[in-house]
Amino acid sequence: MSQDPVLVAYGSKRGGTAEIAGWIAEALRSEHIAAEARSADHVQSLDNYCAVILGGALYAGRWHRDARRFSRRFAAQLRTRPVWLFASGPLDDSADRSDPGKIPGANAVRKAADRLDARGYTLFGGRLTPDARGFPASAMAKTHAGDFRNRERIIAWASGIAAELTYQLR
Ligand SMILES: Cc1cc2nc3c(=O)[nH]c(=O)nc-3n(C[C@H](O)[C@H](O)[C@H](O)COP(=O)(O)O)c2cc1C
Repeated sequence: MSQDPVLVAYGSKRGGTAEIAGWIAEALRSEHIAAEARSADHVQSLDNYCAVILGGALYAGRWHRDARRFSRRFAAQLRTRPVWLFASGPLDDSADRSDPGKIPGANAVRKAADRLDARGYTLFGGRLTPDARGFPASAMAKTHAGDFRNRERIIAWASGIAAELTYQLR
């Protein structure tokens, strides 16, 4: 399909969300949709992208700063393209099982989705490595280290987006 690529932009501090963005872009490409994962703070323009998936890690109940800034900076262009949002945070399996609205930070993502007229938004579990540096991450890692990113669910979510885009771009 000769179509502008889908941008998967991310805000990530320790790489876990960046990796999710990479999995999403890979899943889209495996469905024959061109896609690029890029750090949200490195994106200069949306002119050459047909759709945007924007994700960010959750820190202290907030969506990563780069995701928030991106959503404000490109608000007008985002409203004219298909957009999906995601966040990655909980260091347990709550993102996979409970009402996402109860996860600290989820509300901010839902509000951004409303503001941008997004087609959808979701939450994924997060990852904190046992050797995380800096306070309070190192202290949290003593009790909460682990990888709670459900790759299967992430890829299924991306496949749903691929199906919508394929239908639309036909
Ligand atoms: C200091 C700190 C605060 C965090 N606050 C939240 C939070 O409010 N809500 C949440 O769901 N996850 C929270 N997390 C978990 C992170 O969102 C999770 O580790 C995520 O995968 C980090 O993504 P990154 O590797 O892309 O930076 C926090 C983690 C740390 C270290």
